[in-house]
Amino acid sequence: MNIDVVGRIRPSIRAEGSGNIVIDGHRIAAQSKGPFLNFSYLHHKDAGNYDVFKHSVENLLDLYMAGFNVCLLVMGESEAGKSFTVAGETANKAGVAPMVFDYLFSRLAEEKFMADTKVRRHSPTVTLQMYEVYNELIKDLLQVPGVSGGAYKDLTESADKGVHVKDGTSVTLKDASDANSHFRAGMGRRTETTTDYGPASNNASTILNFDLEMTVGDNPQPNKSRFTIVELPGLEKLTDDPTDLRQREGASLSKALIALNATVTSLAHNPYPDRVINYSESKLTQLLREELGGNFKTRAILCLKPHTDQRNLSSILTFCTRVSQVKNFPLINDSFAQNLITQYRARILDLQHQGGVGPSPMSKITNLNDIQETIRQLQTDNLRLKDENERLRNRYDSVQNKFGNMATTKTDLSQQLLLTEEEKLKVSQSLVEMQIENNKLREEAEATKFELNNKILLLQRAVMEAENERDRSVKGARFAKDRVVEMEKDRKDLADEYVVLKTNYLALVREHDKETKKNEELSIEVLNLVNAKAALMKKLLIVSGGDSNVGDPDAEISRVKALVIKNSSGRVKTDEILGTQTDRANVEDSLFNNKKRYDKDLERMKQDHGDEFRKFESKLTTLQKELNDSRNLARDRQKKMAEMNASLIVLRGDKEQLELLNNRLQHKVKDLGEDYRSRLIKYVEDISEYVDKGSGIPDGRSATQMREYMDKMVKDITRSHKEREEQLSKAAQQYRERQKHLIHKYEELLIHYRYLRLMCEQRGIDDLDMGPDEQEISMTDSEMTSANLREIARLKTELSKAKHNASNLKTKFGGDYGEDSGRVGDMPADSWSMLRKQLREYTLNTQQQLEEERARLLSENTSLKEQLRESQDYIERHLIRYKQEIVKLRRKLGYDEDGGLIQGVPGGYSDRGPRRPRRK
Ligand SMILES: Nc1ncnc2c1ncn2[C@@H]1O[C@H](COP(=O)(O)OP(=O)(O)OP(=O)(O)O)[C@@H](O)[C@H]1O
Repeated sequence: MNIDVVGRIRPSIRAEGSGNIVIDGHRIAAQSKGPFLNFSYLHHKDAGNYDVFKHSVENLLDLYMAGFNVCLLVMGESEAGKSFTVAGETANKAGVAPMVFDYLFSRLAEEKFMADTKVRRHSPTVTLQMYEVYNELIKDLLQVPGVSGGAYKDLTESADKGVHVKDGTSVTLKDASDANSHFRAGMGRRTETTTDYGPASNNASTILNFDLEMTVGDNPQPNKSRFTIVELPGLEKLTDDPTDLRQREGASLSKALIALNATVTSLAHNPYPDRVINYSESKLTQLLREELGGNFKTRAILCLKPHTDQRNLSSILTFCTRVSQVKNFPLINDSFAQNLITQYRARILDLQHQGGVGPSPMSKITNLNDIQETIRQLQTDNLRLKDENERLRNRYDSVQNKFGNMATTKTDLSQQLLLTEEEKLKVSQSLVEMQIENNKLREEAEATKFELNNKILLLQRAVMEAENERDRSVKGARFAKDRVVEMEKDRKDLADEYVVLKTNYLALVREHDKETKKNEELSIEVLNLVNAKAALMKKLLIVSGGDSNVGDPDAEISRVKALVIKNSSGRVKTDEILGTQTDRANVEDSLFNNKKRYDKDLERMKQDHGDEFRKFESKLTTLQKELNDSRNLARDRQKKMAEMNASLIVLRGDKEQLELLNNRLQHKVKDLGEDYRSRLIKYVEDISEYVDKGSGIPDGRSATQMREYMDKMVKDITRSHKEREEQLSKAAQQYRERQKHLIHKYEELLIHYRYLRLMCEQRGIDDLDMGPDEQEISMTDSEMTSANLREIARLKTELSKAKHNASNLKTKFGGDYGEDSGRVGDMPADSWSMLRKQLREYTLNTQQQLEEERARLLSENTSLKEQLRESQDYIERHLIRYKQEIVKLRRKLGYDEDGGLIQGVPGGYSDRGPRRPRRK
């Protein structure tokens, strides 16, 4: 598995100028013609650390948690953004490492991840180691200062760990924030010195190792995986020749970079697993032995400045191309793989150890290696001491220079002191001036500011006014628009009105022409009249003998003439109309002769009219008289009608009383019947009791007593019967009296009706409908019809005969009489007809009511009679039966019908009387 390389171009900072890197998709080159470096992905300048993490780190972490060793190599020129990518700057711009902690611990806290159905994971432990490799010295960044043992560490090798930092601090991390705080502390301990060859960060590497131990499944041995983040030194020095570099900077400063380049080159050239690569050239390559070409999945992030030196970029791209060609062999680090690797490492170490003990060539090689290593260390120390020495020398030189300067300065100091006072004054003077100038400037600035503020205020006000003006204008425009619309409407109305007026005008013109014509005609008429008037005046003058009051006819004519001419505007020719004086004289003559004739006619007409008028007046008087008579008649009739109404009401009252009486009688009859029946029952019971008890006389009573008892009983029954008969006859008598009274009233009513009819006939209003004839409404019941009624009926028949005769005569002698009466009736026709109608209705109604009343009374009477008869029948029938029973009983007792004792029949009855009936 090759190392894949991801690119990241940071944004420009501090006016670096426009970018000069040639970018083509995920490829970049220093020059447009290449050679191009193919990235697996290229993050552009707008990509944040999170984007980098998400795209290029997260999947590495997943591998790591699955048990692989993974490595992230962060490389690039100095200031290309390596530290920014790894650590970030602030909490807001966190780097990839803090994101790794967050992700790692959040996944480990995930139950889904830990309790996977296939592989159950538990007891995870994460430890952190942090080292800096600078100038071939390994600094333990997690070593707290002041604790025993220095921060600088050596490398060692063991079978289980391979090459590692001897006594390196390993911190077990509790959580992400714990990891973060350790990380921040470690980063803070990095070397920050600056040498002649630039700051230490340019030549230093930072290595972070996260070791994860986690039991997976049933295997008690935990999986062990490592995540290594390496920030390499600045790659810009790859451009320089290594020998030059060594000569210039010493052997160790860039040794890591030179060794790294050599190792990567040999790895790139030898991708096979049986390769033997020399990692021992530098501490860095030794520490990255597994990450480069070993059991690691490694990804490199190349950080790039947008604008960079083309030569540098070319060498960096070459280096990266080689990195991308390095082949790694990652494994899942379960216990088997670990054990196997440990075994191989143990063998190698054992071989190395054997080689060191025995005289084998390998041991020589080992000793040689040790010597070389010692020499290298000595060289490193030597270099460091040289650096130190050089730095001290430089400092010494500079101190000496300073001392020399001080000495010369001291000699010049006294002279300078004198000058200084003068200068001081000058300076203070210039200071004062400057102060004044400054004040002036401030004042000016204040004034300008004030002015500007004023201007701003003015402008704001102007803007507001302009806005107001704009609003007003808008309003005005809207108003004007409305006005225009209204005016348009008015214009249309006016146009319509104009058309109407024009039409009216034309009509008026036509009217005017008509009127003018009429005026002309009237003028002609007036002229003619004045002509006639003038002739009359003249005649009057002649008749009155020149009376001056009559006036001058000619003057009148000329006045009217002038008036007509004025009114008709000369259109009427007055002379033509009036004619000459002679013509007028002729007209006058004819006029006066006619007048006499007219006067005669008038006189005659007046006479005729007077006669007519008198006739009409007399007729009117007659009619008024007739009207008064009719009114009186109507009043009388109304009076009569009121009387009839009153008697009707009385009759109704009587009828109600009669009904009441009838009811009472019925009740009485009922009560009597009941009483009678109970008595009879009692008697029968007594008798039957007596008979039932045997033939003997009860309680020793005598037959005589029995007979007496029977007699008494019969008497009692007879008496009560009589009483009842009397009561009934009394009631019938009362009823009859009432009936008589009713008939009498009825007769009276008939008489009144008759009288009214007669009155109407006398008044000659025989065409009035008087309702049915009296004969027709007479009582037919012979019992009810009294002598009076019979007499009335007779008279009625005679009257109808007479009427019949009269009508015959009327038809015989023509319609004179009828005409007169018709004339009389012409005038108040409406009132007459109304009166007649009312009379007819009233008569009909009254008659009908009376008829109904009569029929009802008759039926009631009949039913009463019927009831009476039934009661009588009932009593008589039962009486006979009782009588028969009594006779039978007497016989049984030995008595005859009249109560005499029959011979040979035993017994008799006591005279104690009957027992009283038992009460129920
Ligand atoms: N992606 C980025 N976005 C914004 N600013 C960045 C980005 N990368 C780097 N910088 C800025 O560039 C400057 C250099 O970055 P940084 O110090 O990380 O570079 P470096 O490669 O670590 O340099 P050195 O090797 O000297 O430490 C810093 O001021 C950093 O803020």
